[in-house]
Amino acid sequence: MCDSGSAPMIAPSILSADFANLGAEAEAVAGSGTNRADWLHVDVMDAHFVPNLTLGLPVVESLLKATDIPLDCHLMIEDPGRWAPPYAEAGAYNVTFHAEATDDPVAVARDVRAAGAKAGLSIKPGTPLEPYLQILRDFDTLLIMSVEPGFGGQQFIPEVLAKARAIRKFIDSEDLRLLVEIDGGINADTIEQAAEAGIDCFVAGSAVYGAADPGAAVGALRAQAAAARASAG
Ligand SMILES: O=C(CO)[C@@H](O)[C@H](O)COP(=O)(O)O
Repeated sequence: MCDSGSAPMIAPSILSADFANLGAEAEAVAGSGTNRADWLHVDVMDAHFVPNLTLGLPVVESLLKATDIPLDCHLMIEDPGRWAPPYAEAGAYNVTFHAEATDDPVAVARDVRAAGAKAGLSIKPGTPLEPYLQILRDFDTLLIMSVEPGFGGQQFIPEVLAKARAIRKFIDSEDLRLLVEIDGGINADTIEQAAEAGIDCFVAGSAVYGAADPGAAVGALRAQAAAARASAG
């Protein structure tokens, strides 16, 4: 899915937004043209799988009424087999859960897709890609974590780019329809190396919601990624 004809996708993470004004924060990246976010990344944390607690299904249901930007729900939770399908039923566009949180990721993906959403698999920085290569046909997205999941504003871990390069090769050789996302520490200093490694969709929290103009930050990140991708060939 990463080809010269498609613009890099930007998914602002609402983890860095003002939680008392989520509807307005979604609208801040819903402008037109290159400043419009492709997806809104929604970080669901349960204080068990990760040491932080954010929001859950009721907030996602409210966000779905507040914005027409597709919601990219990233479930950093235990027991995704139980909790992921309801996000799909509610109307999330993409529902991503962690490989480390389930023994049967394919079954969870099947249930998410049956409930009407795209299915995403996420791996932490230290989790290898190889054990999951053969199940990626059951997924629509792969989310490579470039920080330890749990908190925004952390420093990008460049070592994960080896996984991005490997999955890009695998996608091309197997002719897979899989969109590759990266999440954590993406900003003006790091997005180019991620783009060169073959990433399709860039999640950015503090770089977007910490900017004076979040919409302009989306446009600037997309332009940087596009330029880096073009110069990488
Ligand atoms: O899932 C997570 C953290 O667990 C991410 O979505 C971060 O929230 C991204 O924030 P920045 O690193 O871009 O500030």
